[in-house]
Amino acid sequence: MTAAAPVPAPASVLGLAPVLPVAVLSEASDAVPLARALVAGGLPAIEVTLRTDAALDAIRAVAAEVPEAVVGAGTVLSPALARAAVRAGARFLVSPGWTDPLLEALRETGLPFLPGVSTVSEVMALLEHGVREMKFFPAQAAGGAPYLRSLASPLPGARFCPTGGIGPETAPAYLALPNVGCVGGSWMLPPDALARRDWGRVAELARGAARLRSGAAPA
Ligand SMILES: O=C(O)C(=O)C[C@H](O)[C@H](O)COP(=O)(O)O
Repeated sequence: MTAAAPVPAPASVLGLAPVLPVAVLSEASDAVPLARALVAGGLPAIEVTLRTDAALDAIRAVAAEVPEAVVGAGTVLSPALARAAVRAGARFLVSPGWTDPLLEALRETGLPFLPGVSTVSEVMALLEHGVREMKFFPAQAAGGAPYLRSLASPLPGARFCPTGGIGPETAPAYLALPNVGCVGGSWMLPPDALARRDWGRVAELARGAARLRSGAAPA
């Protein structure tokens, strides 16, 4: 048997899809059907948060079994977690914030990554480090779309994936901004649907999310 060709890393996280689903999985065995449901609904990029013991196995399973998905790791809080996520097959890395050692480790992976910011000075510091794509977290609590709109003129080099408290009603206002590449959120993965393993419901919610564009009404 010939070894499978390595999957190329995406060039940019913000360019993957307008909506980045954020999955918190307690059972790794849910990862593959969940990823397939999201892909079927039109959302190929999936961030699996490293908040649960099942997360690395979940990433490994999606990377191996759902080639049409682009699976990444979220909640990458340390250099060790960044390296573990790469070993599991993550193709991008996301963190709610950043430190100098974490930034160095994220760069060393060679994968695209989104460090988190919520203040102007954090954005400026990342730009000084040559990082232009960032997660804006926690988006709604930190000021929402009006806050990000205010950053566009003074900091035109920064582009964001706002995440945290966003739903289908609030996503279009972010997607209308020139400095937003995609929005992240878990609204298409409601805990009750996951508990019932209702993948049809997940696919339906993903379909609605995939239709969201700037100014579009929620499906
Ligand atoms: O775990 C992380 O790394 C985080 O930064 C938090 C997540 O991105 C949010 O929990 C997702 O936002 P919700 O759509 O409000 O669920």
